[in-house]
Amino acid sequence: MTLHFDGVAFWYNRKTAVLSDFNLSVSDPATVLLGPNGAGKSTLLALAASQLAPKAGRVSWKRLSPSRGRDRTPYRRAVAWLPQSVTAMPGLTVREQVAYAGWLKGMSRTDAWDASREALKRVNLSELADRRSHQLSGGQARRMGLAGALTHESELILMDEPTAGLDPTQRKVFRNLLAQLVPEVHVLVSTHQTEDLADTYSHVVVLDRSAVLFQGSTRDFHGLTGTGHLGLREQAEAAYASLVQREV
Ligand SMILES: Nc1ncnc2c1ncn2[C@@H]1O[C@H](COP(=O)(O)OP(=O)(O)OP(=O)(O)O)[C@@H](O)[C@H]1O
Repeated sequence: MTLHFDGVAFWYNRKTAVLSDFNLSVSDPATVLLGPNGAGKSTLLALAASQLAPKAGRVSWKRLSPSRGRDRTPYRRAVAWLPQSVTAMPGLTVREQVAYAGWLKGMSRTDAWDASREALKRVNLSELADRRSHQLSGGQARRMGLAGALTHESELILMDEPTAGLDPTQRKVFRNLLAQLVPEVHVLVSTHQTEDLADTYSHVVVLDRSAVLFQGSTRDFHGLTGTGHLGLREQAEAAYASLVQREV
């Protein structure tokens, strides 16, 4: 199962393209996307989530492309998107919001309601199922977003900085959850946190302004600068700095 970007171009403002003739294929089920602020990570994920449409080229997952009319619904059902902040829907309980995510992807109300119970269990939120969704903490809200994606049995979950702003314990809880989903579900996750990459991800992509600066295994990423005598965190920092020199 591979996510492809073939010759993709995208800009918000015609004068400055975020992506131009961009090519990338991601098959590894646990891939992390790194890059400096403004590199285009969120844009790339939004294109993959079909929240944005490429100006040229094609995005596809298992030969389904969201720019082809007949593929759009199955594509959106297979590919889920967890944006930087998960918005609570006023008046809904946690379980209702999770079921609603499934219904939005074309499930019947009953199927979505039934599936939401198991999804909440998988993200350890069963106890809060009847609470109003706006009463959740940041970490709980992200887990609720993840439960929504699990309700409609997504094959690929795209996440934009899912652990930003979480305390170290909640970050660990979230990373452990991701590790449990893989490889049954593929995850592509953007982050600025280079620590603990090896705990969760087996593949790294470093992006900057339409250029893929690195793509390979987490092990090869850590080994980039020959700092094997240091801890993994320091190795990752050194590798990142060697690739993205303008930001450090
Ligand atoms: N809605 C928008 N309108 C105009 N320009 C935008 C918009 N969103 C992003 N951009 C621009 O597109 C470029 C890529 O932004 P993007 O948010 O994809 O980067 P990023 O790698 O996710 O950054 P960060 O790590 O800061 O979240 C930046 O130059 C940004 O200013």
